[in-house]
Amino acid sequence: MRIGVAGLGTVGVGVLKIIEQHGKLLSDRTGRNFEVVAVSGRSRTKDRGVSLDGMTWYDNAVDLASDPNVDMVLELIGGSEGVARDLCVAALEAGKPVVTANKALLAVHGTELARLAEKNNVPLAYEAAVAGGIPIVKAMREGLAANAISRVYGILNGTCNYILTEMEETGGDFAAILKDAQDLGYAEADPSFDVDGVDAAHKLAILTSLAFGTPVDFDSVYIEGIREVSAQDIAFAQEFGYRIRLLGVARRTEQGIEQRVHPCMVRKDTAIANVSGVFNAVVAEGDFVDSTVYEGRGAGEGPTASAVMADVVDIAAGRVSPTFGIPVDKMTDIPKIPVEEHVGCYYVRLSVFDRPGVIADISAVFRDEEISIESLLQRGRSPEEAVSVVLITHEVKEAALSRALEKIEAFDHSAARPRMIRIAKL
Ligand SMILES: NC(=O)C1=CN([C@@H]2O[C@H](COP(=O)(O)OP(=O)(O)OC[C@H]3O[C@@H](n4cnc5c(N)ncnc54)[C@H](O)[C@@H]3O)[C@@H](O)[C@H]2O)C=CC1
Ligand SMILES: N[C@@H](CC=O)C(=O)O
Ligand code: NA
Repeated sequence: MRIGVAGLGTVGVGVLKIIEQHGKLLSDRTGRNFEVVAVSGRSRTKDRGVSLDGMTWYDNAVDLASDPNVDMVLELIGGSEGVARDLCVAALEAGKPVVTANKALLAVHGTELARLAEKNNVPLAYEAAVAGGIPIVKAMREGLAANAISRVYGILNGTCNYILTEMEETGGDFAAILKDAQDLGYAEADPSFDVDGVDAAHKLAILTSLAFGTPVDFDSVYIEGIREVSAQDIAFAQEFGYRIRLLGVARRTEQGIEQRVHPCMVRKDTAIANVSGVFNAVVAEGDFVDSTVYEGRGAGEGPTASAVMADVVDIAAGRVSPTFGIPVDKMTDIPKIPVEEHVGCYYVRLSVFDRPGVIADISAVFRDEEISIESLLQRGRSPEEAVSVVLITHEVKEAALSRALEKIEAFDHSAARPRMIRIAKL
């Protein structure tokens, strides 16, 4: 198996290291030899700690697709457009299998690439694109193939989970922790994709397609990142018995599919709440299998390269499935449910001036919107300075809660925009 690797960053270098260190093991397992014969990167002279001896260098990665010595292309550059997409299209059109770690590409162009792969009868594999080292694509596509899936959810971004758990455990500063995550090779080239929830949404859109056999629909994922999660929210969460995690949730109901990524309060005694640092976890619920849980490192050189090589090995061994577990012409377009329709419990933190009647006014708004309150806590006492009033609601439709928070924000005694975090029903 003669491999062409495009992109020699964290993941690309990890792949070269695995092939170098485990050449014999891979060959014993598959009866094939794996050799990287060609590479493409930005700098030919950079020392990456791995040898590129004997490999053909291409300045233009797309040329890997037409190199007659290359049997399989690994796209490890990233980005939904440009060279990464051009290379995948060119390789599939040339009848060469493609392995990619690029969730942005799959989330935006997944269905059309899957169609191209089918047309040319070549595999397009992307295990590394979802939850890093966890073999979740394989589990969803093959392990759970006999089930109708009702829900798939989890922690899908290692950088955000690392930031949230470090903030919780060390009280450290957001920017400094993000810098650590970047240095550890966890973050995207543009880390706003991580912290703004976009990367998790890319992965959720892919999981939705795998779970429900529907075309990938990234544009209908509701997305909210972790920038507004404050030390105060983390402390209040602890007090109420929760931890805060960025979750991606895709759920099938009679009305359609809801797809959402946002910070969640998760009860401390759940499996998800105990997933820390760069670890990811995915829970998939099927009608025959019931609930299944998968956990492992969601980012970083070794785990991601491990997932890339799992695809390479499958393809070499002839184990090939449709890209999203179902041929494109058998996919069903299923309507998406907007987040305003979501029904759940909410954590709300209000910042108000502690004047007589403020709690009565807040209560009146909640009464008018028919929102019932499970608990209410007030911290601090000062008519001049703002104090925190924290509420946990019973189940309510999100649209009603949003209306209530808008009314409260308009009060004279409101000092800041109300903060809301959804409480996960796991
Ligand atoms: N780092 C991680 O933990 C994970 C990364 N991924 C995905 O893997 C892919 C690669 O990510 P990383 O290795 O982390 O990024 P990286 O930024 O470390 O590596 C990308 C490499 O591609 C090179 N590159 C950029 N434009 C190029 C071009 N036109 N031609 C050839 N090379 C070019 C860059 O110089 C860089 O060395 C991305 O799609 C990313 O989303 C997926 C799972 C985990
Ligand atoms: N930036 C991503 C990398 C893996 O997909 C993350 O932090 O999870
Ligand atoms: Na994976």
